[in-house]
Amino acid sequence: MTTRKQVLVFRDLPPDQLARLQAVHEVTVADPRKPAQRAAFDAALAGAHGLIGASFPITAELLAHAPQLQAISSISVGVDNYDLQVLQARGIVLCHTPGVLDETVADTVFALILATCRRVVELSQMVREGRWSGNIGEELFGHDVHGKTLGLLGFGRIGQAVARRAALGFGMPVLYHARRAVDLAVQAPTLLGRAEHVPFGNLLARADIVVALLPLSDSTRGLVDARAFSAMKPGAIFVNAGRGATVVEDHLLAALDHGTLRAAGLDVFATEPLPLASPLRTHPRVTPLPHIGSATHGTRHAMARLAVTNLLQALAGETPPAVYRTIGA
Ligand SMILES: NC(=O)C1=CN([C@@H]2O[C@H](COP(=O)(O)OP(=O)(O)OC[C@H]3O[C@@H](n4cnc5c(N)ncnc54)[C@H](OP(=O)(O)O)[C@@H]3O)[C@@H](O)[C@H]2O)C=CC1
Ligand SMILES: O=CC(=O)O
Repeated sequence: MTTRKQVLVFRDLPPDQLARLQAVHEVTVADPRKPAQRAAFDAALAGAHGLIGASFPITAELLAHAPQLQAISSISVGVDNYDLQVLQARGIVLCHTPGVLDETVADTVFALILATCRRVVELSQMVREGRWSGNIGEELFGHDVHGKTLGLLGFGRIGQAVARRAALGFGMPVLYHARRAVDLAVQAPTLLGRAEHVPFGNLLARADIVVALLPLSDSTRGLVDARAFSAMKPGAIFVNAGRGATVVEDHLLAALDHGTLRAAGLDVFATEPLPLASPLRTHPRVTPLPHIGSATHGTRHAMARLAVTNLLQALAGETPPAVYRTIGA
């Protein structure tokens, strides 16, 4: 029988997944983002062997108050909320949820592509507000998605799921930029002959629709800046569903207002929730979403299930199914 350890759950889990943890370990549920639960979070952190949650920065300072910590299980694929250097130095295992959300996030990306190109939200709002008084004129027409060239910044699990929709469903030529080319014959045979690995500038110059699906790291922070926007085709559409801080938001606004960017669809922002004062919230040519890439009942449950399995196995000294690759590497 394994020794019961202390587990701190810092974001709500579905009841069946919480029960899996409680069957094996002593569990405290405390969300540090809720002021009323912050003291309970801090108290539990001091004795925690395992953490499970998401959407809260686990900083070096916070880790210094968790001397017993052995494993963190993030209910997300992105790991930018965790101080990777401290985790590596202390040998704390970090797990995440790759794979189970790819198709759902790709659906969300396509919703943003279609909404921005076809002005879905703006025109729906017109109907709701009783401003539909006749056939719409050319000034409200949209732009086709099918057949247009898609440029993907990031061509990992989710980028490839978006590429499949684009190439196979919408007849779109796909360009992608990543540091390494993907061997399509082995990793993505359905995209063989349909996706081209190109340098960053080449993609920006050729794509009608640019989609960023990049993790946030030192190499991607602020990558999409004024230079990048000015290199895009006149009338380009920009979608970001990776992380907000990979884009310089002031430069994005300038490209919309003073450049030639047609519209932007954004699921992620440098600061979340998006501050009320942010001009991105109300800009007429921005379609903002509240970071819902993976937010379906089925996918959020699959993420929670994988995250719980990761933590149970890590605390049992086994190799979890989804350890973030750089830890211990
Ligand atoms: N909006 C939402 O709700 C969600 C957002 N996400 C975000 O999407 C990101 C991607 O997820 P996923 O597809 O699973 O991740 P992967 O690790 O599978 O893919 C990441 C891709 O980015 C590329 N990349 C990384 N660094 C650079 C760089 N400096 N320059 C160019 N390309 C780079 C990688 O290629 P290479 O290493 O060869 O450069 C790879 O193609 C997550 O990290 C997360 O931030 C994820 C889920 C939901
Ligand atoms: O943004 C979501 C994630 O899973 O990462």
